[in-house]
Amino acid sequence: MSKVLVSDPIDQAGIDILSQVATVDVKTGLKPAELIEIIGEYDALMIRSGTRVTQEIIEAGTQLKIIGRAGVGVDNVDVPAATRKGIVVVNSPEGNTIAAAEHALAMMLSLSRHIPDANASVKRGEWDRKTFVGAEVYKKTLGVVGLGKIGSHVASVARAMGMKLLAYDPFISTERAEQLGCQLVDLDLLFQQADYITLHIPKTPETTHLINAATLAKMKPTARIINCARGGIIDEAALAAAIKEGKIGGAALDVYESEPLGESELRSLGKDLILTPHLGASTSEAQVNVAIDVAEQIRDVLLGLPARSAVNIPGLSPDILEELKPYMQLAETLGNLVGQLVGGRVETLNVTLQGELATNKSQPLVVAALKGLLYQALRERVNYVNASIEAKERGIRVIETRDASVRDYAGSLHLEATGTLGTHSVTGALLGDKEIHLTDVDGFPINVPPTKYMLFTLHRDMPGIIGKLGSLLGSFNVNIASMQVGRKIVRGDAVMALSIDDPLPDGILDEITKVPGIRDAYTVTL
Ligand SMILES: NC(=O)C1=CN([C@@H]2O[C@H](COP(=O)(O)OP(=O)(O)OC[C@H]3O[C@@H](n4cnc5c(N)ncnc54)[C@H](O)[C@@H]3O)[C@@H](O)[C@H]2O)C=CC1
Ligand SMILES: O=C(O)CCC(=O)C(=O)O
Repeated sequence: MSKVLVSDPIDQAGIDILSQVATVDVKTGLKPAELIEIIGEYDALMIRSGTRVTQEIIEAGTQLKIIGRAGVGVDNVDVPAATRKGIVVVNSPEGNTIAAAEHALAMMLSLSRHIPDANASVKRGEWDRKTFVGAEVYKKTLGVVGLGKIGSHVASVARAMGMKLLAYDPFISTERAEQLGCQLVDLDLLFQQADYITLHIPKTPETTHLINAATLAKMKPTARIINCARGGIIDEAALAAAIKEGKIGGAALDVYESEPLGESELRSLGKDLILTPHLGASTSEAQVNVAIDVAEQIRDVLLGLPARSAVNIPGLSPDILEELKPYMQLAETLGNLVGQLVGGRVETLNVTLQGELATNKSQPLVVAALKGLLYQALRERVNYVNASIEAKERGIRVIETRDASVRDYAGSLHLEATGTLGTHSVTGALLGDKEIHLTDVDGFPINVPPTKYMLFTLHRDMPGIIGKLGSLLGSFNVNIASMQVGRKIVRGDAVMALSIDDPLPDGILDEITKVPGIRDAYTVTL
């Protein structure tokens, strides 16, 4: 049974799903050295933001197949290191969207009405109504930086509260912004005009210290900043100075340059700065959502299925995956088959996506074909994550072609591989949307479902050859399950595809090629 380590607090709903397929150990609060010590035993690691999954931890995780982040941001995981090792990294892109958006909105209102400090003063026995005079958000301008999932929800609610919306997001269309009632503007204008600025962007080299002394100087002296995205987007020293000097109105922070927040000037500031301990995703609803979302993906990957929200498998969004799922197995099987027919080192793989597969969305099928192709060399070490990197490192040239012209099947896949020992091609399609069929081998039409053990011959189409091959296999005690011949012209060249019940015994291939009329024979295990 597989083993999963859960190293941060995760809702029980997730643990229950994992327990269906694995032994689950929940060990929270581990120090990096303790994690390194034990990670080698585990097939999967499930975390929240508390665990930093460094390259060292990934290298020590010799059995790791998947790292699941129960949340959005994967900045606490060394994703490139995981990719190099073929470890899938998954997250829950939407499970905590509402929780984080509502936290940002709560921070905006709390900051405007001094709720945390007013609450504390009443609890101290005071009744001070002067100090806590606030500001309304109605008719004020909210600048949303990052109009993705969380930013969009914040914008929708803020609009309903009567706020005017400006947004900055270089990757969002004007139409999308307009749908949300936002005017897309450049960052400088947003900084100059906004009464409230809310950040909903990832932390990247471009966004690190996006809010700094220079950008703070552009803001209104009454502007209030909310950061429920990532620590480090704001230069905390510059922010503390701006608040102290009255250069901006205040800030509300949920995330910090270093977490947990240690000794910091931020702690000494008064009612114009609100601090929460990274609570954006901390609602019971969000924790159930993200735990289920990520646990299901870990379960699927441990069962050999693809994950729907892998951050290190390009192009594999949940919708696309759902559409392509049946074809992924087809691509992998064809890749494995053509790799074995070619034998030796493959130099070029041509992948032709035909019919309804001739769209950009089908790119993951190329990765699946490579995974199959490399299976003989790498076995379980190759997966959807590292197949492209492994192919590149082996110098395999991959050529993708799309051919939308309608054929016998709605969609089919044609692979042609050239290696040091020659060139072979295979084509396959799905029957009834599910069943994989080989429809062509080396240009000869056939129609057989692939089976675990198969024998292919290239021979002359002439009387008696099938009988001779059958007798030869019989003399080696090989049972034939099914057989089909594909030919283009009568008595020309032909291909025979046989499904056999067991692997071919050693030495029999040489005997087969000695049968008059048989030019080549290939045995494959799929
Ligand atoms: N405080 C908390 O507990 C939580 C924090 N988060 C954080 O919130 C942030 C936003 O999350 P989502 O909305 O789910 O992500 P998302 O991916 O849906 O949206 C991010 C948006 O930022 C935009 N963007 C990227 N680079 C940008 C740049 N340089 N300038 C402006 N816009 C840029 C993208 O185009 C995208 O629209 C992430 O950093 C995430 O880690 C998410 C959940 C909980
Ligand atoms: O796990 C958490 O509570 C943090 C959530 C978060 O920051 C995220 O999902 O990006």
